[in-house]
Parts: sequence; C-alpha cells; structure tokens
Amino acid sequence: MRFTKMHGAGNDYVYVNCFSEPLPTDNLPELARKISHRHFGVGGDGLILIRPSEIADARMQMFNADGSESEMCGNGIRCVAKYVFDHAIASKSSLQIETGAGVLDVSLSLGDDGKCQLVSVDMGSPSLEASAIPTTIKTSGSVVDHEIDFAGQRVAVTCVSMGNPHCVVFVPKVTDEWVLGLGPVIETDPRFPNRINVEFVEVLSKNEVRQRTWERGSGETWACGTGASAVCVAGVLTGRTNRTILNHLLGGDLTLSWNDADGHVMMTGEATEVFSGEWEESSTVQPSATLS
Ligand SMILES: N[C@@H](CCC[C@H](N)C(=O)O)C(=O)O
Repeated sequence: MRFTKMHGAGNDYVYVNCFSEPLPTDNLPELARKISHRHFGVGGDGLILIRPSEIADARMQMFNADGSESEMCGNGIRCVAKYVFDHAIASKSSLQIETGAGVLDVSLSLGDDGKCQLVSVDMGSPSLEASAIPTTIKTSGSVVDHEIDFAGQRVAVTCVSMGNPHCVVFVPKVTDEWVLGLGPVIETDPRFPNRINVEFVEVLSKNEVRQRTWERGSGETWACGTGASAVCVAGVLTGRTNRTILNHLLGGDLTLSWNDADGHVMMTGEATEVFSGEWEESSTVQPSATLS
C-alpha cells in the first residue's frame, strides 16, 4: 500500500490516497496502530485516509495511534486539502472536505511553484454544552473555568467540542509535569466518558499563547488544530485573550480567530508533505506496546 507522510505544525500522520490505493485490510484500527508505531511502523501520530465523498471533494477518516477513531483533526484536514490539490484530485483552491464532524470549507494559498503552502479551515462553531463534550462534570450548561480535582490536583477546566472533545487548562507555565503528568490522568478521567484531548496553555499576551497538547489516543503531539481552536474559544470565554490569537505549539504556529458574527472558528497554518513509501503489511513485526 502506498502512503504519504505529512505533517501540520509537527502533528504527523500517515496518509493513504484511497481514491487510487486499495487498503490491505478491513481492520483499520489495527492498521493504524501498526503503521503509526515509531519503532515497528512508519511512525506518526495516527493514520488518515483520504477517501472519495458523495457530498464533498474528499472525505477524511482519521485514526489515532492507539487505533481509536476521531471525528475531526485540524492539522489533518489541512494536509488532506493540500494533498487533494497538489495531487490533482480536485484542481481548485477552495475545497470542501467531509469529516466525522460535518463538511468543512478549506481555502488554500498557493506559492510561486503553484503548490499549496498555507491552508485556512472554517472549523465551524464550537459546542459548549456539557452533554455535547461529553462530560458529566455538570448536568447542563457550559464548563468554563470550572474548578475540579484530578489526582489530588485542583485545576480550572474549560470544555469545548470542535466536533471532538477538548479540555483546556490555563497554567502559569506549561511544563512536563502538566502535560506528561496530568495529561493522561485527565484524558482517561471517568467524567469524560469518551476520553478527552487536553490542552495546557500559557497566556503570553491578549493576542498570543503557548500550547502543549496531550491527545486522546496518541499521547503528547507537537500540535493539535482542533485543540488550538478550542483554546481560542476558551481564551475568549474566560476573558484571557482576544478573538484572534497566534498560538505557538511545539512544532509550529497556528493563527486562530473566533468570529463574532457567525460564531465560526477560522484556523490557518502550513501543511507539509515529507515523503512517500510502500507499506508491506505482511513483513510487519507485531509490536507488544501500543505506543512508541
Ligand atoms: N491532532 C488533531 C486531533 C486528532 C484527534 C484527537 N486525538 C481525538 O481523538 O479527538 C488535530 O490537529 O486536531
């Protein structure tokens, strides 16, 4: 199976062009686990399938490194759009991509070589109702700067769904203790029945933040586009930031804007194709660990 490795701000996935490439198995969670493995596989934060769609230019299906499927991936959709354009699946700079969170509009900025460089995505409106996250922290209403204990540590959390679930925690300084210590605890807390992605955020100014993410199903990643969108919303809701922010992630920067008029979040960032190769399903050593 031919694959292409791509990343958006260092959030790297193995992409398969299902317009032309047959998948070697029906067991996609297992394929995702094996191909994402950083020692036994190609290595990546997960697997993204670029599929034909009946209602859009292409459909994105995404799996985390542990094989779980997510509704949405902000860095992934930028890479899918770049791939669809650069590989002539659709030759236009405004695209529609179908995701598990609906059809999203994407627009591409082209470089002098005619290839896609920057990608902007209309991420749609956030959902804030506790049941939509989902979380049992509250029975109704939104969860904004809500103080709660995780493993004996009291933190204020803001929960935002961008089609997939996010828990945003503002901290004075983003450290390993927060991300690697509390990230997995919050991800698997029973008050988040579908698990949750966790963003730890340092506010640098009203217009600028630094974020590190512990992702549901993949551990720490170098960026998270839906997470950065959730942070933009959480910053406004808690009065910490303006509606437009520059977000510094481990692997690069994203610009986010939460529009007052229509309530949609716009996300802009780069998307990069790294290399292509061929996956030999039969020659893969079965790893004993799920994550690298
Ligand atoms: N890195 C992604 C989000 C990927 C899915 C997430 N781990 C989940 O399970 O919801 C992004 O850029 O948004």
